[in-house]
Amino acid sequence: MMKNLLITNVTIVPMTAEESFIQNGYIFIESDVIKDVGHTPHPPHLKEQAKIIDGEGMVAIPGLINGHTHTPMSILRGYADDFPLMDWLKKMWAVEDRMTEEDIYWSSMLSMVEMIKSGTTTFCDMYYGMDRIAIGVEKSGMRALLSQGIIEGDSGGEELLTETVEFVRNWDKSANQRIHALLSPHAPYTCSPSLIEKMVEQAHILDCSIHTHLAETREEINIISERHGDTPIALMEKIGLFTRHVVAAHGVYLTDEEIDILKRRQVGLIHNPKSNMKLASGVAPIAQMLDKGVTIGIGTDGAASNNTLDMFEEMRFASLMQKVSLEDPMALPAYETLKMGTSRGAAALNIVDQVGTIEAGKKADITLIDFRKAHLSPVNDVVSHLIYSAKASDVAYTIVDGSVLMNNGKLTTIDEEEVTWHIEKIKNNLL
Ligand SMILES: CSC[C@H]1O[C@@H](n2cnc3c(O)ncnc32)[C@H](O)[C@@H]1O
Ligand SMILES: [Zn+2]
Repeated sequence: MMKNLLITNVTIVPMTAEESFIQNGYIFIESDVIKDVGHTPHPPHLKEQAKIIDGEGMVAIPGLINGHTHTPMSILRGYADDFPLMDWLKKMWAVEDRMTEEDIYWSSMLSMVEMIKSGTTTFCDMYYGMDRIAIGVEKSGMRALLSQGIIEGDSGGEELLTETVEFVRNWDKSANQRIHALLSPHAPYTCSPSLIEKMVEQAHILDCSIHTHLAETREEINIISERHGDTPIALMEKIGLFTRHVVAAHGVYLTDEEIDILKRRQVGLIHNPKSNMKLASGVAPIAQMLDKGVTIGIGTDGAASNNTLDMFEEMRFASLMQKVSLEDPMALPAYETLKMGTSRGAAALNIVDQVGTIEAGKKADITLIDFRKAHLSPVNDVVSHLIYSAKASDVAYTIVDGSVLMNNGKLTTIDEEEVTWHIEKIKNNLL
């Protein structure tokens, strides 16, 4: 079956060079890879070889990258709002203890529906029951970095570590390389240094990245200081966490020296502005970290602390939060923010060789936004509109690995009604 695609008459924001874009262009996709990007007219022979998507009135961007989430938490959307992190977590953990693998599967599928519909092509997930989520990722066609999160309970982490190592062995580079498997100590306050050291050792053996929460709240800083006489980042540096590539969510409370460590160790820092605002965790020093050259992506966190998985909203909050907190309207401008949602996000997740830009040789992960809307008119500045005006519902096509997962607003791989039917049933039993 022919799997080539030709997107015509489209405005392209490739995210390859500063602020460059193609006003009327084409993108030719062969199987899962972008083969050619150029100005209209396209070479005539391409038309015969491909299914055509007419991009008239649309803008193509690299698929959005949600750098940190917990997909099954969509079942907990609106369940325990308006608490600070540690109180909120206790409420989450009480329900999570009762969640079955089926609950995890369908809740995670609900998140994938929301993400595909809002133009996200890659997500980096941390949760329990990852085998079921990986099966969902295979079905949905999305790209994902998956990690079985470990919270070290009374039983100790050894058994959990064996399971998660098995997960990495089974799933890493599967689904045509759409799935990357990672190891995941949940946070420095839920895992002991000795367990984290063992996880780092395993990550070296498995040659995989590590995904964790770091420096999220003032309370975390106090807990780690009381227990270990250090800050979270300094403790992680001492125990060797950063000898592997690390995806670190939050990074709200950081000193200058710690920012230097994140830069030197090439940590992928994921900013979660909405979750940080809703839990009143604090304002991450994003502008300062960008100045120092830290690689920063953007994530939604889970739908229980956000309460959506909408990367357009997340990018908008990221930019506005820096402006207001620094009292500087020039802080985190639109193009910088879009980078964090695309190319920088890919770099933060260490998958920049695969995705993050629209250019020949990259995997074909592309989002098409329909600009023929009142709230996007007139098109004075495409990138400004993407950050300050666009909505999830403006997304018309979501393409991953050359497969169209949403075709002119219609999902092709997931039956949304089936998912919401299961969600209603689960909600009635679980909550
Ligand atoms: C071990 S699986 C993931 C674990 O993380 C919890 N979680 C969700 N959001 C946050 C957050 O912002 N900080 C820390 N932990 C979080 C979730 O409830 C799962 O238990
Ligand atoms: Zn999180």
